[in-house]
Amino acid sequence: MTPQERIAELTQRLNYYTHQYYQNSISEVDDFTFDQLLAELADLEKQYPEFRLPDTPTARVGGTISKEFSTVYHRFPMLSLGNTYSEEDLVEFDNRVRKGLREEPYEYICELKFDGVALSMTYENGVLVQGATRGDGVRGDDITNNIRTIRTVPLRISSVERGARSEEQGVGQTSIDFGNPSVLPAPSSLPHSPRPTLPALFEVRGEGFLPLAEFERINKEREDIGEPLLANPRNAASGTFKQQDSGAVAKRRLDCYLYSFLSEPDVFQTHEESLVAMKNWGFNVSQTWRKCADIRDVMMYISEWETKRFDLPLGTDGIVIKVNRYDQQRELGYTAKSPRWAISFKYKAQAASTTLNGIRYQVGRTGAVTPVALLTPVLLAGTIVKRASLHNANEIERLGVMMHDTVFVEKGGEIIPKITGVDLTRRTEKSQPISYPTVCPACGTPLIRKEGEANFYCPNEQGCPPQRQARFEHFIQRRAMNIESLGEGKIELLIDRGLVQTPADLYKLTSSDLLGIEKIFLDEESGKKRIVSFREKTVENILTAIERSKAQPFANVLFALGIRYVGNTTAEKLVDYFGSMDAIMNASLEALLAVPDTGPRIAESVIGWFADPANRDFVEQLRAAGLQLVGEKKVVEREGDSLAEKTFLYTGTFANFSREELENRIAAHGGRVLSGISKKLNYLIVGENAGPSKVDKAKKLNVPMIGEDEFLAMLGV
Ligand SMILES: NC(=O)c1ccc[n+]([C@@H]2O[C@H](COP(=O)([O-])OP(=O)(O)OC[C@H]3O[C@@H](n4cnc5c(N)ncnc54)[C@H](O)[C@@H]3O)[C@@H](O)[C@H]2O)c1
Ligand SMILES: [Zn+2]
Repeated sequence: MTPQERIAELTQRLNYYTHQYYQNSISEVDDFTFDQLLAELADLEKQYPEFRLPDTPTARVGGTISKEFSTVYHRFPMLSLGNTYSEEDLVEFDNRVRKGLREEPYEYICELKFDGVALSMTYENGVLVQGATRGDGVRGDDITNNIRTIRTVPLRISSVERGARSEEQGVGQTSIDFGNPSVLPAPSSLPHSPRPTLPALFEVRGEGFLPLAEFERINKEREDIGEPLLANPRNAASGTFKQQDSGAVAKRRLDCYLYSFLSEPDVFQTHEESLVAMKNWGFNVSQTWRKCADIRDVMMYISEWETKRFDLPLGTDGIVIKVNRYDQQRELGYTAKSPRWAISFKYKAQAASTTLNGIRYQVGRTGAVTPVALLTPVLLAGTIVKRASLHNANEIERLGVMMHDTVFVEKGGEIIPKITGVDLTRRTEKSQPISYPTVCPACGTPLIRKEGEANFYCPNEQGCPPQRQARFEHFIQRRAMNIESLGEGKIELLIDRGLVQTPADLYKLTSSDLLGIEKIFLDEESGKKRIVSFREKTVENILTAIERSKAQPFANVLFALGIRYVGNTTAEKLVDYFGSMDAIMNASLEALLAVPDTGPRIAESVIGWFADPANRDFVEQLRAAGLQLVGEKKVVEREGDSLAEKTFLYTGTFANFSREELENRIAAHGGRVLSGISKKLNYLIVGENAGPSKVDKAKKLNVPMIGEDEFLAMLGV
């Protein structure tokens, strides 16, 4: 391949990865590979500038804007950061800085590099007026409503608080948080402006992220209802910020750490001052930053955080080094893509090598069989690793891994490490091909593979022990029937004794069934014994909780049934729309598709579930036990039929109605709400901040668009 061809190939490939990464929140290659290819391209372009292509990724900020949100222009461009994985490069960076500042003294601020999505928030007179993504650096998406769902982003910085705080600072009280405890400055060395006042207009920037605990919680929930798992917290955060429905965004508790303050003119003289002041004003500033006197200090910070970062509540992929003084930052300036006064040092993913001793095949609630690698224990990023995820059969094939191979395990943005490769140089005759099971490891039923899915499934839904147990666990969870006093081995015991077959049997239990039964569990790993026994108090607690669960709202009951793809939110939407179990049981596919946000996947799953006589029988038993099978909210009463036979969809917000009220009005007058735009749609009701993609599609398909007033007129009110 000639250099010209290689430049063309790299440009095209990197642009494709970038598109996937920013537009679709998918990483097709790991960051290290991406960064190496980018560095190779930059090198080639330097040698052969004549072959450099106009759309080269070396000269542009990666993202773009999307059609779904309105576009905002950044007051100050949002740039990228140069990055490196090597300490030599850092020394070179330091040399460039020193030269650029003509040997003048300077300091650095080191921060963690948080792995999420860059956000910019604009405040006017202390009020959050706009939140945006980085986009292409010049323009971003206006995602204000989504950013407002982040609880740690103040919607308003109250002027009272501002006054009070600055006074506090003035009299030198010590209750103020000066930022990083490890560099707590003596009050006399406090940075310049002791009473910074909030300018009328300013912008703060930071990294929006999905906390690791939240990522795990969401994935547990997705596993529970049979949804494919989210790949990693960064991509999950990026996908979430791009959702249209800010209600859905709010359910994923996103967070944001701020790391920059911008205003004209500057309020601060150093980056350090801005971090301290932002924290005092109530912004969420991670207290992990440190001021470093020189590059040696920086290296110490880097090595200190190499493993400590895994204790943080979010994923980080390196550190960011910034020249502290603003005047020096200005002097060093910018390239087309990034500041010359900052650089990021990225940690290579932490890897270790160990042997694969076995694979445990786990059967989940929906019957999905997932392989877990059992490893010779090895130290990785500060913890002992014994297991790693292998995802599914495709992954085993892709890796070409054999039993007893030496494998590489890595810890990236996720909590459970994963196997990333095989050390072929250490393969011996001991290595054996892995034969993926063809029957269920728990019940012996032949496994099936559903079309388009990577997992194998055990189809024995009713009889497979782990599936049955998981169904009970799903049923008793807090967000379902809330009988959590039955957790920790108690369900297993009830099943063992033949006291319960399905969760409906819980409602038939009596104290004489339960009193005195016990079981000894042996923990495989620790060899410790644990006794689960039903004494009087336990039995009383359990029976009370079971009785109380009869009052759980219908949406909880619907969720508790364990229909695939029907999570809490979907259950609520179905209940709002249909009002009763009978209506849902007998709903047609079309009727289900008319429920907001319900697509064919969910609709077909609901139909399929109720088509099984065993499931219908289960519902009847729950009905007999006295569970709530009717929604609390009254089914919308019919007020007229001015909208009879007409279908609607809406976009944006309305002056007279919330979304729910609007849907109720449509239903009350005999109309139906569709889930998407098609030729069949009669009207698109367009409100304020309407989604441009819906409007465009309606135009294309010639679907009439009406405003709120026209809709009111149709109602005849
Ligand atoms: N795997 C893939 O397919 C793929 C594709 C495209 C990009 N990428 C990754 O994304 C990188 C390019 O993205 P980029 O241009 O956003 O650069 P970057 O992510 O390396 O650095 C800039 C970003 O760092 C973030 N950041 C986190 N903590 C910060 C802090 N304390 N101070 C300042 N900024 C902080 C900000 O969001 C800022 O926009 C690549 O180097 C690559 O690793 C991966
Ligand atoms: Zn099975």
